[in-house]
Amino acid sequence: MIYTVTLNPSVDYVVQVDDFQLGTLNRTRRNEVYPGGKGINVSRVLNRLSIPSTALGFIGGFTGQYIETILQKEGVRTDFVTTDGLTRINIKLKSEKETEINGEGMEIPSEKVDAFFQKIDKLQRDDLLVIAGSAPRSLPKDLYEKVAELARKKGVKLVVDVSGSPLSQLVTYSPFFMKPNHHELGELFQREITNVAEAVHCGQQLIEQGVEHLVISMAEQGALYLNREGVWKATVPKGTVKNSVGAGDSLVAGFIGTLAKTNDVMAAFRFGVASGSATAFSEDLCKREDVEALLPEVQIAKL
Ligand SMILES: Nc1ncnc2c1ncn2[C@@H]1O[C@H](COP(=O)(O)OP(=O)(O)OP(=O)(O)O)[C@@H](O)[C@H]1O
Ligand SMILES: O=P(O)(O)OC[C@@]1(O)O[C@H](CO)[C@@H](O)[C@@H]1O
Repeated sequence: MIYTVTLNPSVDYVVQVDDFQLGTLNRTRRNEVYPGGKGINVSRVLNRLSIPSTALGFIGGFTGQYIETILQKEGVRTDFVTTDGLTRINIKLKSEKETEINGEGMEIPSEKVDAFFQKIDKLQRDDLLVIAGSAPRSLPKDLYEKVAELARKKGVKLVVDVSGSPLSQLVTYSPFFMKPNHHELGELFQREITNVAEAVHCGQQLIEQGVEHLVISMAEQGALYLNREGVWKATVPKGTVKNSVGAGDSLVAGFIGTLAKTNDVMAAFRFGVASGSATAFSEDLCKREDVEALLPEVQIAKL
């Protein structure tokens, strides 16, 4: 079974404003609302690929209720801890450029954290636990590590899509799968990654440290897959980007979902990349038919 953890879910308020101006009244041409947060996006995409998962994390207030209602309507299983706070609203402003304003998240009291750990404690050996996105500032700094520690004790496989210091903490738990983008990878190694050779060099160190499957995404510049046997590079399909929010999460879902179904890493890599691009070319997250249509455009070569 696949479980996704979103410690800091969000309602994503996506607004299109033509010629956005700071410091004045702007009016939207289009606005939409989606349940958001990285783990939640992974669960939604898995569901569209007919792969069941359970979404875990903390929700609160009318925004939290909205997320749960939509997920359940779509058929995603949820097992959130409900708090008295209010799930954040993240603004995704589309104008000449994409601008994001993400909330810091709500206060989560310690008894709610205990309730969350009780849910993690129910996972079984060989379950996949996807840890994705930021943590609200109120949570203890070592919370991700504690989740990873419990997962390790239970023989649960970790999938990691976080950035900053949680990434450097979690990498030491030999994740089954990790998907940093090249900026996150650079931050982890405290250097700038400007080309494929540099990305491969850092990626190989992660494989040596015990990461089993690693994808390094580089947006429209392609993606790399590394394991103990080698390094592969995929081209990404060309298209018009409508909304890149959730592209990385879609890659994660496409990869782990296909791997769980077929046990074929190259099929998983191809499907993951096509899923990321299909989301980038859609208003919301990708649909299965859009992903399948892009598969022939993903060319994979061993380096
Ligand atoms: N401009 C683009 N054109 C085609 N595909 C894209 C584009 N941007 C993203 N993608 C697809 O999405 C995948 C993930 O994108 P990216 O490397 O930006 O990850 P990310 O930074 O984790 O994404 P995000 O945080 O926006 O969800 C890429 O590997 C690619 O398949
Ligand atoms: O603030 P975080 O947790 O780092 O990222 C949250 C977020 O930007 O990530 C998702 C896209 O990947 C969005 O649905 C959501 O708003």
